[in-house]
Amino acid sequence: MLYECSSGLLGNGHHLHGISTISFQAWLSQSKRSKDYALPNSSWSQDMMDLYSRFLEMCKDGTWKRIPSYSDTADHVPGKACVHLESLKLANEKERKGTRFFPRNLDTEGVGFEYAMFLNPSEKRMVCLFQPGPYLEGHRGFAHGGSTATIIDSTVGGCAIFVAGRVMTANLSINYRNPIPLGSVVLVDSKVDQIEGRKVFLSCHVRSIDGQTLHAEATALFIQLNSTKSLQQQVSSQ
Ligand SMILES: CCCCCCCCCCCC(=O)SCCNC(=O)CCNC(=O)[C@H](O)C(C)(C)COP(=O)(O)OP(=O)(O)OC[C@H]1O[C@@H](n2cnc3c(N)ncnc32)[C@H](O)[C@@H]1OP(=O)(O)O
Repeated sequence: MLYECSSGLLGNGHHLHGISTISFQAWLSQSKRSKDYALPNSSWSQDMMDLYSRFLEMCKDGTWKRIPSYSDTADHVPGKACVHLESLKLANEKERKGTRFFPRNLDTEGVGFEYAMFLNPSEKRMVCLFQPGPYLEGHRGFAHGGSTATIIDSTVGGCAIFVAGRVMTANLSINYRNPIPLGSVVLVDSKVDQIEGRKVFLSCHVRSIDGQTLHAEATALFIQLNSTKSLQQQVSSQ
């Protein structure tokens, strides 16, 4: 799956590496019609609520931005940036609405990925508050490593999107240091380390909320896609 956004933080309404961009605010406001899953629900623990409130507080002076989250991939891809959906032959609006964003695939609250992301634009940093539910179990009582990889990929991916617009994961390398208990809350903290042409290098740490336990650390490479080349063209040229 390709994820994209027509906004790039560095572009902010201009052009970044040849890809046209719209404003950050416009991107955030375009999907207001859909349910936002990154809002508190009854499955959120007190730890999750406390952390969420703390980040909301930090949003007040504009340093951090709360990032909405939708179950429909198309809602992450507003406006004319839907080139990839056309390339996937999702031609009309009805078909587009059928797409499902993997971490938001479960309708029952609390059983899978409960998370909320906050972006610090000036630090090019994305933090995700993550509470894994029982459907993500690997070893008894702990989150499956694949679910940890998913939330890391989504967090660094979100960070890369805001910096570079249309991107895909080229590499994700994870060291798992300590298992994540189901139902606990961890902080997935990612940042852009370097941009070289179309390549966006990021790093990420997953820690317990008291900061005492390092659960995982990761590096990632995302490739900014060429706006003149659709996903279909890329696939057929390989
Ligand atoms: C907040 C919102 C919430 C929503 C947040 C949502 C976030 C979602 C995040 C999840 C994202 C995914 O899971 S994406 C799904 C998993 N990923 C994929 O399926 C990608 C499959 N791979 C591909 O399609 C392709 O290989 C691409 C697009 C990654 C790159 O192809 P390309 O565009 O043709 O680029 P290419 O010329 O090959 O490479 C460009 C440059 O990158 C380098 N390069 C390419 N791949 C690699 C690599 N693995 N490791 C090192 N270097 C690499 C090349 O050497 C080259 O360097 P140089 O010669 O220029 O120096």
